[in-house]
Amino acid sequence: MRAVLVINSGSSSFKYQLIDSESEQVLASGLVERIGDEHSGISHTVDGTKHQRELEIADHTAGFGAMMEAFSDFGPSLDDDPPAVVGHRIVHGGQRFFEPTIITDLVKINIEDLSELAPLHNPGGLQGINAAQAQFPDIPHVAVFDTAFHQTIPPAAYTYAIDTSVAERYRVRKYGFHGTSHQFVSGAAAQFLDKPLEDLRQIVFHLGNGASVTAIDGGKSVETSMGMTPIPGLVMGTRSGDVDPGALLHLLRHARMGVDDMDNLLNKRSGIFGLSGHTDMRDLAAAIDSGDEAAQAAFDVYIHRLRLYLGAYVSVLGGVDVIVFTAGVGENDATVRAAVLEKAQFLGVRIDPERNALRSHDARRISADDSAIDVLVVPTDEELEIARQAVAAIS
Ligand SMILES: Nc1ncnc2c1ncn2[C@@H]1O[C@H](COP(=O)(O)OP(=O)(O)O)[C@@H](O)[C@H]1O
Ligand SMILES: CC(=O)OP(=O)(O)O
Ligand SMILES: [Mg+2]
Repeated sequence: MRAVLVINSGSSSFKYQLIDSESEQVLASGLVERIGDEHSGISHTVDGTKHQRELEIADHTAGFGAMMEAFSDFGPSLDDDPPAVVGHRIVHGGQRFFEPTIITDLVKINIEDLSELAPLHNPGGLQGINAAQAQFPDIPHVAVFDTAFHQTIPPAAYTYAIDTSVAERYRVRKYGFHGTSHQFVSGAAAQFLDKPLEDLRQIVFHLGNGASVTAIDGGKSVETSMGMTPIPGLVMGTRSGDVDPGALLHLLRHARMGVDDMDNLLNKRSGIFGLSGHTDMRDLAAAIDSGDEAAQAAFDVYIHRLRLYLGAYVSVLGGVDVIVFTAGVGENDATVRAAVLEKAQFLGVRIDPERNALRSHDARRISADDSAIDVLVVPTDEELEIARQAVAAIS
């Protein structure tokens, strides 16, 4: 088995990694940012050196082309040593895909059909697949779905209480996202604690640009905060999280908004950006430090929502053994972690401020030794998980 090429097509980004399937060493990694923007660019890291290049990248097909150029200019050469398999992150697998799936024409038709449920994500994923298949026609390509891990969520949790015939016809239900991350992180948390995954009730906060929280019982997802689409739940960088659907009807009726305006509002002009003008949590923190009141208000809304879901998920699980933070904000922002758990002392949660403040790339415990519940920071690695699942799918 040679290397695995992993392609993670986001809504406006294209991340990739070349991973040695045996040692799990990252041979090269890269990021194409701001696809569709005139200031897009690529960074390609190999042997600890980051090569950056600015160029206009119109779509994910062009992103793939920029990646191939970076490999041939900076190495390692994929011509001399092509990957054994390509793993693709596909965001929406609907009710059709429960596990990593070798990509055939029929699978592609299904992914395309599911694009209407994830218009910001699935089309880019499909472009990535087509470009990669054209480049590497003789090796298997495997789709790993964000929704797959959440297939264990029971009907009581995934059903929306609307007319069943409408819901079924239009496939309206909760699917959940970031599943690859929640799966990886919950497994790594059990490993860190040296306890069987089957014995743990976990609440995992994936706080990146997109954010979701999942209740995981014995390694199985039983509830998650995103829904049919990646809009609901937590407050995100630019996505709203939960909003009264009646308020949206009100805007459609009275604010001269059309469907596309609404889409734009909820996906791009909401979240902490909509409240403060800052998308990045680091910028929000700097604004708060400089006395910006809107920034402080946005932070308060962000934290309140996290506390709300923590309480709800403790109740869904009938208690909790482990709380885990992951992704950009969850891994790096000690202030957010402390604020979320500030009122959780009634559960027996005790955070150790020094452990919480420690910066590290490794999994670590931030709860005090006398805490009734383990609180961990576990770095996510969606690409490694996709690589593992892609290898397993072809073995
Ligand atoms: N040192 C840090 N402190 C606080 N937040 C950070 C830090 N580093 C990154 N972040 C946050 O992480 C977010 C991105 O997380 P990431 O998991 O990379 O998101 P995505 O994969 O959704 O693009 C950024 O918006 C930023 O706010
Ligand atoms: C599904 C989803 O929200 O993904 P991301 O956070 O990468 O946008
Ligand atoms: Mg991410």
